Amino acid sequence: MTELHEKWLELADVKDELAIRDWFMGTSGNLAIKVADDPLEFLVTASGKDKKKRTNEDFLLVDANGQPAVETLLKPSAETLLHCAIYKKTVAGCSLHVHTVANNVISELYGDAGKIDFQGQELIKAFGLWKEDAVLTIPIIPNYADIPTLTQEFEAFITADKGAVLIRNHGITVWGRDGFEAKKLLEACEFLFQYQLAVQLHLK
Ligand SMILES: CSCCC(=O)C(=O)COP(=O)(O)O
Ligand SMILES: [Zn+2]
Repeated sequence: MTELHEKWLELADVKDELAIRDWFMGTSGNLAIKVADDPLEFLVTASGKDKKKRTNEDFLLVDANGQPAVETLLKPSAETLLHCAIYKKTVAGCSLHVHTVANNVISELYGDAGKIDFQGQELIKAFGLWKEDAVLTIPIIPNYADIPTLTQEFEAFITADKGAVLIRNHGITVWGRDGFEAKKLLEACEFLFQYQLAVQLHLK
């Protein structure tokens, strides 16, 4: 099996698992997996597809600028530049972006603060934070319609090889070593967001 084929299957499996959770509502979301470092090439979801379906046209190979690396009629995700920024600044191998109700509500509730902090929560260990007083901070950036502007804002928060950034009233992007780690971070974030919303509801 070629490296490209292996990565394709890895990303397709992640996509199927996220689809089971119904995290691609209204064709939202995009996923990427690195295939080569030098020159940078990665697979990214084709734009506007129903990501709940598994087809031979789900992904296309793009270069460091997010342009197709091979001739294709497929259009890369509209948000490919965000994935480019991650692979340029880190050694991450996979990046995932989904829209969920919980991540959108949290992004709106904490958007003015520009971040949400989690402390004393077991699941922050997914991010490698094992100390009792550790704090997981997830930045929240404005949802600029212009993707290069959004990417510029986003880039400032790519400070480690794994991480997460919320885009206000839009969704979350996470990145990690490979599909397994990126999916783990996405699930941990969703758990933390749902927990936070449940607590706030309970306190009312
Ligand atoms: C209908 S979802 C709006 C665009 C978006 O935010 C998204 O995640 C999906 O865009 P893509 O081009 O990757 O399909
Ligand atoms: Zn999106």
